[in-house]
Amino acid sequence: MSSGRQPDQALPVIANGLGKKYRRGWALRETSLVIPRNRIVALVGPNGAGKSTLMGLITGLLRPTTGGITVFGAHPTGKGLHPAVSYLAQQKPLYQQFTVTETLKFGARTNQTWDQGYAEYLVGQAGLPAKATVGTLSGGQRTRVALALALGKRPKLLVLDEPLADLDPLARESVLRTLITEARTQGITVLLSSHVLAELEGVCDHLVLLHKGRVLLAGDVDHLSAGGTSLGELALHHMRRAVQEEAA
Ligand SMILES: Nc1ncnc2c1ncn2[C@@H]1O[C@H](COP(=O)(O)OP(=O)(O)OP(=O)(O)O)[C@@H](O)[C@H]1O
Repeated sequence: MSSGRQPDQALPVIANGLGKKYRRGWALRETSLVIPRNRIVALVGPNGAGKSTLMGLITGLLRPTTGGITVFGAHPTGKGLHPAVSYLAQQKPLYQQFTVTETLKFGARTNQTWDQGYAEYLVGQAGLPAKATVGTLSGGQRTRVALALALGKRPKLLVLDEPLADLDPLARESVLRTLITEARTQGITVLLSSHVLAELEGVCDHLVLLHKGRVLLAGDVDHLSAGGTSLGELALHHMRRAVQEEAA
């Protein structure tokens, strides 16, 4: 490799004994995890399991309390995202007064790796009116603008915190289809959190299941579900078992 790094260091994410403690307690504990390349990863777990915290550590918005993490071989610094990483937060922060075109111009100004043609293609494909201000768009349309902004950077890792929440079934389907197509054709690893397990079936090929700040299960769905169990069944089974073990 041109960087001279060992190949495994250039994996999208390697976490080693990673932990994050807030004043109220541990949000993430002893997390050792590898996210391989070119997977669409479902990050699932009950409310408060630590999903957003893990995303914060990957994007460098949060600093670890224990352990370490590398993203494509580099330690997230907290001084901005790794150039190969795009992050779409739950609130999908966009400038409401910008038009769609101005939003893409903003993307071009703020990202060295920006691909204007690709971003325009995504906006066109979503049928978004270029002159409309973001504040006047529907939730689904705003998600598509946010996705174009995230993908226009040409990331190698796309981190999406509940991107489908608040979308109607048609918009969800359309966003997921775009994600799958772009991830597969552009070689992007996607890390996607969601509470709706059913909509991740057939989309995600890798699962990371968190429970109370710990990794319960992680790996390729094909490997984890030897008997052909679906991703949803697999996740539910392990979550139920964890709850039963705690109650015992
Ligand atoms: N800034 C913070 N300060 C204090 N505690 C926090 C903070 N952020 C998260 N926590 C706590 O850390 C734990 C994990 O929260 P996190 O938001 O990572 O979980 P989550 O799996 O994303 O939850 P949800 O599915 O509800 O979005 C929770 O107990 C939460 O209350």
